[in-house]
This record gives sequence, structure tokens and C-alpha cells, in this order.
Amino acid sequence: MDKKDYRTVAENGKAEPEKEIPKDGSICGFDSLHSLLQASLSPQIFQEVSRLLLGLNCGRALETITLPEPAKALSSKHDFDFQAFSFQAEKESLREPRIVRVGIIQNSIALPTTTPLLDQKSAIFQKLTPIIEAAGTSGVNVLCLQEAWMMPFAFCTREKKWCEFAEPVDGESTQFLQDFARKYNMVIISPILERDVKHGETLWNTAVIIGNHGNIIGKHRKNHIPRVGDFNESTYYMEGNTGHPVFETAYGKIAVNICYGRHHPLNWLAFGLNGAEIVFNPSATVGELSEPMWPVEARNAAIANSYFVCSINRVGTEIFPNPFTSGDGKPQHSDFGHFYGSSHISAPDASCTPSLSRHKDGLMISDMDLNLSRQLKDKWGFRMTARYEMYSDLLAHYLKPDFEPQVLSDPLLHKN
Ligand SMILES: NC(=O)NCCC(=O)O
Repeated sequence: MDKKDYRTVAENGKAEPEKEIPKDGSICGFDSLHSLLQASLSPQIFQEVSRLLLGLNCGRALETITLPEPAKALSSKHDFDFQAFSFQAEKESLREPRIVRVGIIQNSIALPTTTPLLDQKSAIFQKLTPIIEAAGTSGVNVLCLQEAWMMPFAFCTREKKWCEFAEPVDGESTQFLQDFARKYNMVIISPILERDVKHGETLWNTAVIIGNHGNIIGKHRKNHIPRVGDFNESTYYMEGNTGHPVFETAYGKIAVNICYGRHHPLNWLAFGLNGAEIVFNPSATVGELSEPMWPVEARNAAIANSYFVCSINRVGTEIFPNPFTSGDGKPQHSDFGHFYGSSHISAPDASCTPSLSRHKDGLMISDMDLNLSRQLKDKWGFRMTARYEMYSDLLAHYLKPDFEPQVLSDPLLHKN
């Protein structure tokens, strides 16, 4: 795709000729909306557009972090997007800053879905190794991978053979990551398809929280399962039974809201009520379905709950051997569509990083001063003004079989 071609159209302001949507998942040949805007606008206008799109952190645009050369070399050699930013908080008189370095990884699968399952999994491990190494050598404290990172996102197919990818919480994916956790003193969040062997081999969509000593701190199971489009996930695993746990780690209190849970404001709220300072949202979602929602929901959750949100999405198009349909009238097809990456981090003060690439693997690193969370609670008072008792009463009432919605009709409406 010719980038210059698109810029010329924007500059002369003429009606755009019909262009083919790039098949590589790029945005008119650019990695992200941010890079498209940067290349298309004058520096002054770009600065103003960025301010409006990404907000300001403590009154300033987000600063970038200089990354270590060996980590940068890994990104060049293995061709993954590598970006790093720093969220500041105001200086306080009675508390030291609490700065945590967080990393999030997005990636495509490594081998076609027709190759033996074992090879597919090993190839993903191999592909992720340099990206995790880059995070480790950059001093990341808490690292999170994408939803079901150890397999293709085969839940569209409804074929049961993909269940073979499921692993116990202490299975080989956890063991693979435990080595990195120990090597780099890093907490790692590992979202997997879980097989609970002790409970009749049941399957769950689970995030395993590995402590910075390589220990397993705990797990959280996805609360809300999509039943939309090709997301036929309820064929594979059950609604989570772990509530809304917050994990107190060496680097702060973290929680995981897995993918579709991001459409549920009460899910976000519950992690906040339990004291989360950073909530990770490992996801797998496609452009046609959710792209306009993606930059909005996580950012809104960060604002409403006064915590940081780290949004992670897979990349690429995964093609499956047998075509499928999903009862939506669409012709049979063999892929979900394009997983659009675009991972990013949102802060409680409404500032946000630019997104990682829409079509390439990537590692986003961000320093965040967790003091910002309480500073925003003090400033906006969302917790204090929340009127939880009012909503608790409404919900209790709503759950009763004799619930009647509180609607006052205009009497004139029904007069005739
Ligand atoms: N993995 C998953 O829950 N995807 C659902 C689609 C979406 O929430 O955008």
C-alpha cells in the first residue's frame, strides 16, 4: 500500500477515490491511527489532535521512555512494534511516588492452524521468547499476555478438537513463563484455556497470576462469555466462578477483566471496589465487530474507577481448516476476521497511550505512578458520590420475579 498516495488525498481535500481496504490489516499502509495522523498532519496540528485524542497527563503530553539497546535490537530483529511511555502523578508531600513498569504483548499465531497442535504451541512459545526477553531486559515489573495466548482463537469453529490445547493452571504454559518471572523478577499474567483436572476435566477461560518469584499467586476465570457473531466460546468453557479477585503483588494490586467482560461496567466496578490499581484486559476481538468500541470502553473504565487499564488484543487473521457458520446468515467462512491489535494503556486521569500496531506483533511498556489513582479519587470523588446503596436497592429489586420497571407514563399518551 502506498502511504504517499493516501497523504496526497488528505492534503488536497478532494473526494477520495475508491481505495481497496489494505488486506494486511494496516490503516491505509500505516501501523496505527496515531502514525497515520503524525505522517499526515503538520507538527502543530498533530500536537493539538493528539491532545484531544489522548488527553494530557498532569497537564502534559505523555513522555516516551528511552528503552535499552538490547531490547530495541530484539524488536528490530524479530520485527515487533515496541513503544514505551510514562504516566506521571503529582508530587505528594506525605507519600513517595509508587512507580511500576508494566508491559503488554500482542501477537499473531506462529504456524498455520493445520499443523500439529504441539508444533503450533511450541512455535508460539518460540515466537514470544524474544518479546518477553525484551520486556524483561527493559525492567518490566508486571507483564500481561493476550487472551488464550497459547493457542489459535479457535472458538469460532465449535470443533472440539481444539480443547486439546487446554492446560491445568500449573501446566506447560505456566512453567514456560515461570522461568521468565524468576529470571526478571517479573509478575506475569498468563491468560490460558484452563483444564480443571480435579473437577472432572472442566474447561475455563482463565488468567494465571505468576508472582515475581515464579510462584503461582492465583487465578481468575472469565466472568462473561460472548454469544455474538462467531464468538462461539460458550461451546468450550463455562462462566467463571472466581468472582472479582484483586491480586496483591510486589508491584501493586492488580486484576484481570478478560475480553468480553469489558462490555460490562459492573464487572469493571467490582474489580475497583476490591481495590485494583491496575486492571488488565487481555482480549481477542475483530475489526468488524468491535473496533469503534475498543478505544472507548477501557478508557471509560479507567476514568470511572480511578485505576489504570491495560488493553491487549491479538493480531492477524487465523484461518481454520473447516469452514463454519454462526447462525447470522453470513456465508460459511474459515476465519474470524482480522484481530486488530491496537493494544494500549489508559490512565485514571483520562490520558491514554497511542496504540500498538494494528497488524504487527508488539510490546508496549509503560511506567505508571500508582499515586495517580488516589489523586483522581480525591479530585473527582467518584467513589464518594457513587450512591451505591441506591443501585444496590435497584438491583435487589430487579432480580425479583415480580420486578416492575419504574416508568411513569404521560397519561395523555394513552388517552385515545
Ligand atoms: N474473546 C471475546 O470474548 N471476544 C468477544 C468479542 C468482543 O468482546 O469484542
